[in-house]
Order: sequence, then C-alpha cells, then structure tokens
Amino acid sequence: MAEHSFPEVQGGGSLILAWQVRNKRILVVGGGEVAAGRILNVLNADAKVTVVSPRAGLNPEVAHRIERGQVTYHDRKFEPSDLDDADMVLTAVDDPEASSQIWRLCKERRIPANIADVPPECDFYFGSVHRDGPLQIMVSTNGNGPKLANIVRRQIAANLPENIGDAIKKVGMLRRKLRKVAPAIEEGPKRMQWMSKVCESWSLEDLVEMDEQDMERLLGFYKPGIVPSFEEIRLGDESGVWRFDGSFGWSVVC
Ligand SMILES: C[C@@]1(CC(=O)O)C2=NC(=C\c3[nH]c(c(CCC(=O)O)c3CC(=O)O)Cc3[nH]c(c(CC(=O)O)c3CCC(=O)O)/C=C3\N/C(=C\2)[C@@H](CCC(=O)O)[C@]3(C)CC(=O)O)/[C@H]1CCC(=O)O
Ligand SMILES: NC(=O)c1ccc[n+]([C@@H]2O[C@H](COP(=O)([O-])OP(=O)(O)OC[C@H]3O[C@@H](n4cnc5c(N)ncnc54)[C@H](O)[C@@H]3O)[C@@H](O)[C@H]2O)c1
Repeated sequence: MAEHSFPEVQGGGSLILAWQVRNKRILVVGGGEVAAGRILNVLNADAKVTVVSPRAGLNPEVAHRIERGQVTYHDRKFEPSDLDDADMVLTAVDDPEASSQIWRLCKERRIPANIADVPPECDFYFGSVHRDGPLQIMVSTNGNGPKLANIVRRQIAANLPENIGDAIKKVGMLRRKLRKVAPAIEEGPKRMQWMSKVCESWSLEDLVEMDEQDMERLLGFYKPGIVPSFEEIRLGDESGVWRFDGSFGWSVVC
C-alpha cells in the first residue's frame, strides 16, 4: 500500500477563523486608543457595538463614533449588568483590576472576551489586518511580536496585485449567479470545478473587466462544462466558441 504523507501537527498556534459577528452585540469597555481600534474592527464586521467608558477618557476617534451614532454609548464605568446582553466583550482599560473582574464575569457567563494587555485572559487575540473590499488578510505572531505583525502585514499588502479586491468582488457576483443557474445540491462538485477553472484560467485583469453581460455569456458555458477565455467571451459570435464542437476549453466530467 502506498505510504501516505500527512501534514505534521504544529501545536502552539491559534485557530484563525473569519468570525461572523453581523448584528451580534459586542460590548467594548474603555474608550482610549486601543478601544478605538477594536471598535473599528467590529464595526467593519457589522456588529452592534456598545461602548462603556467615562466621557473624560474618550479618544477623539471613539468620540466621533459616538457622535455619529455608530455605537451605543454609556458615559460611566463598567457595571456587571453591562454583560447581560453581550455576545462578545472587548476590554481596553488602563485599570488591571477592572480588567480582571470583567474577565472573571465573562468566564462565569461563558461570554468570549479579549482583555487588552492580558494575553492569558484572552479567548482570542486580535491580529494585524489588511482589507481590500471583500479581501481580508490577518497576520498573527501569536503574542510574540505585535509590532512585527504590523510590519509583516504591510509587507504582504505591498506585494498584492493592485486589483485583487475588485477581482474577488466580481468572482463573488459570478458565483452568486451560478448558484441561481444551477441551484441543485447534487451539482456542487460540477459548480466548484467550473468556478475553479474560471479562477485559474482568467487573469485578475480579466476578472476585473468582466461585466454583467460577460457573466451571462460565461454562464452559458456552464452546462457543457466549458470555460472559454475572456477574449472568446468578448468576441462573442466571431470567436467560434459559440458554435462549440467540443474541441477546446476544459471539459468538466458531469
Ligand atoms: C496586531 C494588533 C492588533 C490590534 O490590537 O488590533 C495587536 N497589537 C497591536 C499593536 C501593538 N500592541 C503593543 C504594541 C507596542 C509594541 C510591542 O510591545 O510590540 C503594539 C505596536 C503598536 O502599537 O504599533 C503592545 C502589546 N500588545 C499586547 C501586549 C501584552 C503582552 O504581550 O503581554 C502588549 C505589551 C504591553 C506592555 O508591554 O506593557 C498583546 C496583544 N496584542 C495583540 C494584537 C495580540 C497579539 C497579536 C500578535 O502577536 O500578532 C495580543 C496578544 C492580545 C490582543 O490585544 O488581542 C496591533 C497591531 C495592528 C496593526 O497596526 O496592524
Ligand atoms: N493589546 C494591545 O494591542 C495594546 C496596545 C497598546 C496598549 N495596550 C493596553 O491596553 C489598555 C488600554 O490602552 P489605551 O491606550 O487605550 O489606554 P487609555 O488610557 O487611552 O484608555 C483607557 C480607557 O479606559 C477607560 N476606563 C478606565 N477604567 C474603566 C472602567 N472601569 N470602565 C470603563 N472604562 C474605563 C478610560 O476612561 C479610557 O477611556 C492599556 O492597559 C494598555 O497598556 C494594549
């Protein structure tokens, strides 16, 4: 029997996920610079954010979010009842005792929490995030060097294709249309194979250029399992691809 080679387990890492917090209630305790960063992160993920922090200690960015009504605000120190309707808690206060009390209460109530500055009291760490439309890249050094996470993130971002976010947007549109054209669960493998071929064979520029009409035309080739090139799609009737004879493109086993 052939010897399999499976990945080695490398313990000591984090489970990096894309946590869906849309409309989840997130409590941020503290209104300083660190809180400002946390608030932006969770607003970018469409959470419902409540901030508890005395007005005197508010950072200008946090004050701006409050003024704009982007968050619900309580002008006072933390009280245990603040946890009553929280799905997640983020603390960023300059008071270690208050931090630890909040952590203990969160544990009792099984609410996931991030306590800034106290890694052993964090259920999850934040990371350094690059965002370009639907694309998000997070770098974590697992508590070893947050500043280095920032530096690595910027280096990665500088080396990305300029139009990657727009290309991903277009692929998202095409996938949603494809699921309308071929909604059956049994079609999953064929859908996935066809989408993979589109992503592999079209350049990012092609994907960015692709308009609604191109998408409709391209989707016309899903049934026979073919992926014409962008040029063939744009040329339309002149390209010959519209009179498909099975001699080009990729065939997908149905
Ligand atoms: C990535 C980022 C995300 C964010 O916060 O959103 C983030 N810290 C950032 C910046 C930053 N933080 C600190 C400095 C000063 C320089 C330095 O110390 O290096 C700088 C640099 C700066 O400010 O530019 C100080 C610091 N941070 C922590 C401690 C406690 C400790 O280590 O014990 C101390 C020491 C306090 C002290 O010594 O007193 C702990 C954590 N900070 C984390 C995340 C988690 C681990 C992430 C990872 O390892 O990858 C973790 C474990 C928990 C958490 O907070 O979730 C964000 C960069 C975002 C960006 O700019 O892109
Ligand atoms: N993890 C990280 O990435 C990171 C980076 C830098 C600093 N820190 C740490 O995070 C903490 C916050 O940093 P900062 O620069 O935002 O501090 P800051 O002093 O600017 O802000 C602290 C905020 O907490 C509020 N506050 C204090 N006690 C409170 C309570 N009981 N209830 C509600 N609000 C309360 C204050 O009013 C203020 O708005 C500090 O402990 C700092 O050392 C963490």
